[in-house]
Order: sequence, then structure tokens, then C-alpha cells
Amino acid sequence: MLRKEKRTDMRDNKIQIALLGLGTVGTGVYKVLESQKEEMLPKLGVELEVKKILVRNLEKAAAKVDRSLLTNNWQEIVEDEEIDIVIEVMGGMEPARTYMLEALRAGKNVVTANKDLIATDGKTLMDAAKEAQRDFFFEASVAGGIPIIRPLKQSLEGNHISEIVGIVNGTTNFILTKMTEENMEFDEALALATKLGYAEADPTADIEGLDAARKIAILASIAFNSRVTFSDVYTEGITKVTARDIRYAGEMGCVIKLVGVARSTQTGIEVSVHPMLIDSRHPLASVNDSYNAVFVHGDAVGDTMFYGRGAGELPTASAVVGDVFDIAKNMLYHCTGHVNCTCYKTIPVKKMDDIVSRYFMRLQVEDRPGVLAGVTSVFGNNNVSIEQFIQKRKEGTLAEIVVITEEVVERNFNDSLKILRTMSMIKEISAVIRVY
Ligand SMILES: NC(=O)C1=CN([C@@H]2O[C@H](COP(=O)(O)OP(=O)(O)OC[C@H]3O[C@@H](n4cnc5c(N)ncnc54)[C@H](OP(=O)(O)O)[C@@H]3O)[C@@H](O)[C@H]2O)C=CC1
Ligand SMILES: N[C@@H](CC=O)C(=O)O
Ligand code: NA
Repeated sequence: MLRKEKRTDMRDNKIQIALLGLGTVGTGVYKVLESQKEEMLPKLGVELEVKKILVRNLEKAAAKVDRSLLTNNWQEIVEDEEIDIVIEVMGGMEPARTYMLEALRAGKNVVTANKDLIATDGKTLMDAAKEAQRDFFFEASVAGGIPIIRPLKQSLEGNHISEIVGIVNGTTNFILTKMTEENMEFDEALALATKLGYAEADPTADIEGLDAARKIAILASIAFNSRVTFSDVYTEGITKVTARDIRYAGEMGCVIKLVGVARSTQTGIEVSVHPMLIDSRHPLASVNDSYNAVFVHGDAVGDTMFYGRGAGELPTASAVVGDVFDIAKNMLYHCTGHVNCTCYKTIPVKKMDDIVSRYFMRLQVEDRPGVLAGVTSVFGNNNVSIEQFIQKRKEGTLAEIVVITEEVVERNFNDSLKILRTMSMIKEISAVIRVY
């Protein structure tokens, strides 16, 4: 689609940019643009220049960039007709949403890394971009530096995609890796992830799985051509995963990862985020530290896997700058606005109760005859088949047992859980984790 008004006055062969935010990602974007300075003209046919940077704290930002670039006044940017590309890397819902809408309506192209906003209100922004016939790109919003949005929207467009399974949060993958490989405490690993710039401003979003839920909602929407929003995603974080669960998983030849799963089925879309036991031989099992990986199954391509750094200054900036370069080329050819919202279907999202999973379960039970029979009969009465039943240890009058189920309907498993929780012979249900 051609732009409404073509821009013909590419001043001095330059495109001017505004950066909103100069934190981890904003600083990375500035550095990567600087490092590409010599390449831009031959690569893109045009030079890109950061004209303004919006921050709250001017003094803090002045330590990083030339003071003359800084402003804390949005109007200076949105009203500047020379600025053609706005990069939003402030985060949060407001004022980011308003600024991006105003930028698009003012005829500017927008790049963002803001998964919070896209996963809840992406449609409004994409509609505004379509109306304005401008580009609105957000490659950095899912899996940081890994190219995944553009491959799904473009390279894999000739597929019906049936499944996406991804490790899409760097902070939690870093924490689980440190807990598994170095016996590090959860809090210490989280502090380190924060120091390294992986964690969100409020890391609850990482450790409770909310950040991963936003990302899998974005991926599911694009993959299945039907809008899935953050609130559609069933979410569990990693705060209940203990060192003991990790050790037992290891003894069974598995690792524990926080994964986002999205499937397209005959009866609707399944979409969830939760910890999962993954066989150590599976490629996802060896994705460690802040690395992310996204498995995509398409009917034509088969299995594909995208792997790389999912968080941090330069990896995230790599994705942002890729988007900016694409816009620059689109501007030169007067074809901004041609890749936009891809949700042309309306498919229901299934309830978790209706999906099928395998489970790992750890229980503390009374160490006396009849207890194991009691547990198995509850499962049997609720159509839950058991694959393995392992007694792990004894402590005083209690025994610790681990149960691995076959694939079961979640409703049946949850009905069993409700009954098990009422039985006096069961002292504690210590862990319930899905198995891949
Ligand atoms: N960190 C990462 O690895 C990744 C982050 N993202 C996303 O990128 C975005 C930015 O993240 P990150 O760089 O880590 O965040 P930071 O908290 O490090 O940086 C945010 C920046 O935005 C500025 N800012 C915040 N609110 C305003 C406002 N109202 N007006 C002006 N400036 C404002 C802050 O200024 P001040 O310091 O003055 O308050 C700061 O410079 C978020 O959406 C995040 O989810 C995406 C992928 C990876
Ligand atoms: N907090 C996020 C940053 C990138 O999206 C993460 O840890 O993955
Ligand atoms: Na990405």
C-alpha cells in the first residue's frame, strides 16, 4: 500500500529519528546506530540520525549522550516534522501508548520493544498504523534479538502453523540455569539477572510468567491469524519451583524450563505459560542463561527452531535497529504500511480444563500400608493414568513420593487434586509441574 503522502524531501539524504527512553534497550539502540554509522549510506541508501531522545531524568541521561539530544518534552518530538521514525523503548502502558498513537497520527513510523502494550492493545496501534499508512514494527518485543516476528509474518506465511513452544523469558531461564548448574539461590540469581539488564523494571512480570505470557500471546496471534491477548493466556511462574524439583527432574533425565506453549487445534487455540519438565535430549533443554528459543511447526516447513539472546542491551537493540533499517528502506521506496495486522480470523481460546497434559507431582504422605493404593484409586476414579510412581525418601513418619501421569485431560487431573487435598493421609502436595 502506498503512503497517503509521499515524502519527497529526504533532507540531505538523512532520516531523523527520535528515541523514547535511554535505559537498557535505549542505550543499546543508540550504541548500535553509532556502530552502523559508516555502513548506513551504502547499506540503506540513506543515513539515519538520532535527533532527539526523550527521558525523564535529564541529568542521568546526560552521562550517556550529548546533552543537546535530550528532552523531557514529548511535544518537541511529535511536533517536529523532520522526525520520521520514533523508537519507543520506555516500557509500560502509559504514556507509551499515547505517544505511539500520536506519533503514527502525526505521520511518523514507529518501532517498539513494548510487549506489555502489544499483547493487550496491539490492535489499536496496528489500526492506527494502517490508517496512517505508516510502519509499526515490534521485533524486539518477543525473544529480544531473535528474529521471530518477521519470520512468522513473512518468511513462514505459506504455512498453517500448528504449534509454537518457546523459552521466551531470559530472566527466568537465567535463574533456572543458575539454580540447576550452580545451585544458586533464587534471590541471588534474580539479583544477577537484574544487574545484567535482563529483568523488567518490576521483575514480578518475569518470575510470575507474565512477560512470557505477553510474548506467547503476540506469537499466537501472528501464527494463528487470530487475536490472542495477554488475558487469554493461562500463566504460572517459577516461584514455586524448588531445588528439590530440579534435582528430581535431573534424576529422571529432565530439566525444568519456563515455556510458553501455543497450539492450534480443531476446537480452538491452546495458549499457556508454565514451568515444564523437558527431556534433556530435547533441543529446548540445552537453551541456557538468557538465551531464548522458539520452536515453530508449520505444515509445509515442518519443525523450525529460532535461537539466540532473548534479553539484554545489545541483543534487544539488534532487533530494534533491524526494524528501523527496514523502515528506512520502505520510506525510500514509498511503501511504508504494507506489513500490518495479520489477524483475519476469530478463533476461540480453549479453557485449560479442556487441554491434555502430562504431570509430575511430588507429595508427602503418611508412611503406612494402604496409602499408595489410596492415591492410585483417586487417580483411577478420575480417569488419570499413572506412568510412574516413585518413592523418593522417608523422613520420620512421612514418605515422599513422585507421580508421573500419562497424558490426561486437565479437568480430570484437577478433580483428582481436589480430592487428594482433602485426604488426611496426604500431608502436602509439594509440586505439580507439567511434563513435555
Ligand atoms: N531489557 C531487556 O532485555 C528488554 C526489554 N524490552 C522492553 O523494552 C522496553 C525498555 O526496557 P528497558 O530498557 O529494560 O527499561 P529501562 O527501565 O532500563 O529504561 C526505561 C527508559 O525509559 C525512560 N522512561 C520511562 N518512562 C518514561 C517517561 N514517561 N517519559 C520519558 N522517559 C521515560 C527511563 O527514563 P529514566 O531513567 O529517566 O526514568 C529510561 O531511560 C520495555 O518495554 C521492555 O519490556 C524488550 C526486550 C528486552
Ligand atoms: N525481561 C525480559 C526482557 C526481554 O524481553 C526477559 O527477561 O526476557
Ligand atoms: Na525478536
